[in-house]
Amino acid sequence: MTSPAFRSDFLNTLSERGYIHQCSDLERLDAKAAEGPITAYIGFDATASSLHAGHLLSIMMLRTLQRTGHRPIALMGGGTTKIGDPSGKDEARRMLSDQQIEDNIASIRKVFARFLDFEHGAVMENNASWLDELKYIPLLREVGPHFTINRMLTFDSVKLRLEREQPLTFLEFNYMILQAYDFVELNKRHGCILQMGGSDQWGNIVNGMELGRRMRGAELFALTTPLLTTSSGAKMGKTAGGAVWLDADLLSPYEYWQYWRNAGDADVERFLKLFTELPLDEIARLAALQGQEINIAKEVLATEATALLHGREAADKAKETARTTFAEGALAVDLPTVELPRAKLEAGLPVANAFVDAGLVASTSEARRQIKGGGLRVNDQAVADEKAALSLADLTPEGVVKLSLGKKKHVLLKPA
Ligand SMILES: Nc1ncnc2c1ncn2[C@@H]1O[C@H](COP(=O)(O)OP(=O)(O)OP(=O)(O)O)[C@@H](O)[C@H]1O
Ligand SMILES: N[C@@H](Cc1ccc(O)cc1)C(=O)O
Repeated sequence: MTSPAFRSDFLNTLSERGYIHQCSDLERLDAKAAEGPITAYIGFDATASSLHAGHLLSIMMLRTLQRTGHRPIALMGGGTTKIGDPSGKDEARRMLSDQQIEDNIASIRKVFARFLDFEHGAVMENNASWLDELKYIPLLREVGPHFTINRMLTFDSVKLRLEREQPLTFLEFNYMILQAYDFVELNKRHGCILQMGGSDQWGNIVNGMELGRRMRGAELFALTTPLLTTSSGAKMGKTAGGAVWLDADLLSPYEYWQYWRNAGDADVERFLKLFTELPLDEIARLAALQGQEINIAKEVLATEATALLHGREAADKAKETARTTFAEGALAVDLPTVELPRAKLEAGLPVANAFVDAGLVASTSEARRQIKGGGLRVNDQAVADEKAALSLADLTPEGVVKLSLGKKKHVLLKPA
């Protein structure tokens, strides 16, 4: 046994399991978390009616925080969603109405009850409750002097748009100030000293740390996770079928189970550490499985990850359904198979073209028509987005992509 790198369980767990990308001061944060309970938050904007698998890493960090004796705050971005975070985005987000944002929040909140224990300390807040009340002139006078345009221009969210000559609206330019304000407000209200998030959030978080120091003399911390990509290079959380939604109304527990079951061999160990709570020695044992046996590890990953989100019963049921479907030959190799150059998948093959290549439709416009009517499926999941592209991440464990038109016509695409 090597001795742990940190004094606090919180940072030891995060670091052993691969959650840490960057931290403003690991040593000081470790000292604080070893001394006693700390309060930390992550914000979630309500841009859709459900969060997706890309958000899971953040949710798992809040869960780890609570399980190691600290207090998590899940912050709903009712206010910030009205502005739209430019971080990691090439263009401004679509404007949502206040009603849409409220509906999205009502739907998103539900998922947190699965991962956090609100009866024992976890807190949920909505930044609309303070941001909506702000008055322009008083806000400018309160926080404006603490930000210089010179420094604001150096953050990636701004710099990249300017460099690429893509417009950044004044509305979006304000986002970092409001996220910074949130951190200070949560420090005031709840003694929150740490903000976490994906690595694209670093600039917004650091702005909050600095504002807290200037306005309140508070010592605040930033900690980010890596932005996860699958071994094939795709951003995790999105597939050809669209986003991997966490809401069961948008993606059934069975489809969710399938998403994890289809993980690439090279991703299994990393995903077991990040998205399940199995002990590390058991994960090491599973990760050592070779050849066909790696599928056992993938089943465990799928079942454990699904159990965390949808409950143990739904997870076991998904596993059973998958087993029977498989036994009945849903993916029997005797389905018609069309070979296509591997490079096409590597480059990202628009889903409409894939159906033309497979001979299931005559043209890409027919494919798009079918998509609108819900008639096309990739690996048994309905294609929702006609602009989606197939990649190596869509290969099933058998090394094919299953394309279906309606209930009866199936073709397996096989990279050659
Ligand atoms: N693959 C990922 N790995 C780690 N964190 C992620 C990942 N995907 C998303 N996140 C975190 O969740 C936040 C929201 O994600 P993202 O911007 O993809 O959401 P979205 O609003 O659904 O995006 P889009 O408009 O592209 O569909 C990001 O800022 C990031 O911190
Ligand atoms: N900007 C974050 C969400 C967020 C909102 C408000 C905050 O205070 C913090 C984070 C995102 O886009 O993912």
